[in-house]
Amino acid sequence: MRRGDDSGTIDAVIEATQLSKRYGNTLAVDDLSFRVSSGRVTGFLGPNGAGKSTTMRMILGLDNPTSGSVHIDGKHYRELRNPLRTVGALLEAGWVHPNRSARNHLRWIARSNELPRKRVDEVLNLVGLSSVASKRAGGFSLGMLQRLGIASALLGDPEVLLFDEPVNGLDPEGIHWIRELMHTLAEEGRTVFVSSHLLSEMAQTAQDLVVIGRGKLIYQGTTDDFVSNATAQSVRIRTPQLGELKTVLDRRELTFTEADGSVTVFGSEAAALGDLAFGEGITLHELSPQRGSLEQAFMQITGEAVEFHAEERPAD
Ligand SMILES: Nc1ncnc2c1ncn2[C@@H]1O[C@H](COP(=O)(O)OP(=O)(O)OP(=O)(O)O)[C@@H](O)[C@H]1O
Repeated sequence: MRRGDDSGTIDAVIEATQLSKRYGNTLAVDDLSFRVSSGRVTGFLGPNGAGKSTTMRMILGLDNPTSGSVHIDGKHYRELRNPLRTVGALLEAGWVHPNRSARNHLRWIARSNELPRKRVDEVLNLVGLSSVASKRAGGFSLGMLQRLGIASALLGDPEVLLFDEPVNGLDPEGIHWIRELMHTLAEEGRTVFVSSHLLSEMAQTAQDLVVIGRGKLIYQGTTDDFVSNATAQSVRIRTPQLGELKTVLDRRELTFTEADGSVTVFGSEAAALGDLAFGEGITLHELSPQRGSLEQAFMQITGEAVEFHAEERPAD
């Protein structure tokens, strides 16, 4: 386990306890409790407007909770002696002074936070920006700005990293790079907490998930369990003897839905259903287990497809 300058040797965790945030009539975060462990990538998942950014801001002390609390290594953010050495955050790209070079931008952050100047070139190298370090940040692409934002998050060599929607607007290469980086950071024993409204992205990135909808906790646990628990097993069957099959399914009290001339049967293995049909003399034209996607899992749990599918939002 890594040693945090502020915290000794205890595991770096983020712990939210009954956290709530109200903006006027909007309860953006609603009695939210969760825990993020070190050495793993934890995805913070929820549709747009679910309350992820608000929660991240409260973790970083940029917003005060209406009630409840959130701790990093057992402390409030404002109690950390040298916050950038404990927590690094990428909240949004594009906030760099346009006429400042990448290197000068990082030097400025290092100086104002009493971080060693030599760390600047280390992080530039880490994020692959060494060759453009003296170029104006104003001319950077979104991907380069994201890398610069990540470089500043890494400046203090922190044990906790927060990334808010880090892959928004990035090309596949950039997405792959960020994913690999997050895995590496977690393998080093750091706590990596990364938000996204894209379930498919999180499925490939995060080992653990904290899932929220309308500010409330929906799920906390491993990504694998989320998928397998949430997606009820189902099998699609096509047969020219649909009526007979439905009678048999009814007799066995099996749950099924019917659409487009096929039935989808829940809670039974494909093999058992194939045997059942064969035993009843029913010819099958299709017998296919349905592997639920994370998106389906999410919808099944939240019952809210609408907000979630506003996923093609423009890069910001
Ligand atoms: N400063 C604010 N003033 C008023 N309402 C706010 C403020 N910040 C957030 N909200 C509202 O709180 C709710 C949660 O917003 P938040 O940005 O935390 O969600 P999110 O999950 O991060 O979504 P997104 O991915 O779209 O950023 C939304 O209804 C939003 O409109």
